[in-house]
Amino acid sequence: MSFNILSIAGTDPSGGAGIQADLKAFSALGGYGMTVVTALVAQTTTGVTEVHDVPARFVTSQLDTLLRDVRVDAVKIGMLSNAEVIGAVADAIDAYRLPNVVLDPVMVAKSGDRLLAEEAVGALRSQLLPRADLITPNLPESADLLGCTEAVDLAEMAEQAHRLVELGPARVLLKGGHLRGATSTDLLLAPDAPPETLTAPRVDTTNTHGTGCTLSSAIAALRPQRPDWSSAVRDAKSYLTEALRHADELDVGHGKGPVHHFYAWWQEKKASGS
Ligand SMILES: Nc1ncnc2c1ncn2[C@@H]1O[C@H](COP(=O)(O)OP(=O)(O)O)[C@@H](O)[C@H]1O
Ligand SMILES: Cc1ncc(COP(=O)(O)O)c(N)n1
Repeated sequence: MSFNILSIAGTDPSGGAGIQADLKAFSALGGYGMTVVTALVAQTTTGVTEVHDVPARFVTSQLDTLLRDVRVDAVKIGMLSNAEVIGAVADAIDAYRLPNVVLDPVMVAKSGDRLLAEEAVGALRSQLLPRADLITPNLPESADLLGCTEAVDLAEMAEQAHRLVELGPARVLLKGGHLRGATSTDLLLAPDAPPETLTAPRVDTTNTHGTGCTLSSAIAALRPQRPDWSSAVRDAKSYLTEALRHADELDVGHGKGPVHHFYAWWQEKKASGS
């Protein structure tokens, strides 16, 4: 059985974030990757120089053309750029009843450049959060969605995760990568279940370009292959931690480099039956 995984996102010519990272994660984790491009981004490990938005009408055209032909088993949504594109994606989720929707509410790149217009945050909140099976905000994105200050510890993260669930997504993975400490801890929360804490050793690397893209894509790729969201999210986090551990083997650019999509890890895991 093969699973078709769709990324709806922007591009990164340096291959570390966006659509390019998503396809690497899908392939590494045994999914068949497909893409709908929302924005062409001139960026690399040092930052963004220019963004060329794809017109919403053409995002719809890509979605319709693809979805009339191909079954989709899971969707990862990343950079959407503006409110019109958000509307186009929301319509497609409804029209094609897209399953296993993982929404990474991308707003600002690690370099500090905006990837979603400030005035589109409301559209993301009202139109896409309620349609998502899982949202994966980092701490600044959580604060923007809730209109509050960034969480500074696990207790504040738990409180924000509860408030995010009330905005309508089926579940929230609030990522704690922006906090300091020996571990990097995320919180998984669904309305009907106790919160789950996912902790990984913090990898000492500056190669963190595309960590959020990689994690959300790994979850989308694994969800159809796992019995529940919790196991998909846990395995995706293990995959990302391994990709971070091997990041220093790469020699890409002069800024925050990409993680290393470590195909061998998944193959070994599969071979050992775990
Ligand atoms: N140095 C690190 N070592 C291990 N895990 C990390 C590290 N930095 C981030 N992570 C993990 O990577 C994922 C994405 O992290 P985060 O930085 O919070 O989001 P984003 O990439 O969207 O800004 C989370 O699971 C987080 O815990
Ligand atoms: C097209 C695109 N999507 C998402 C990100 C965020 O990734 P990061 O926060 O690691 O810069 C990015 N830089 N580019």
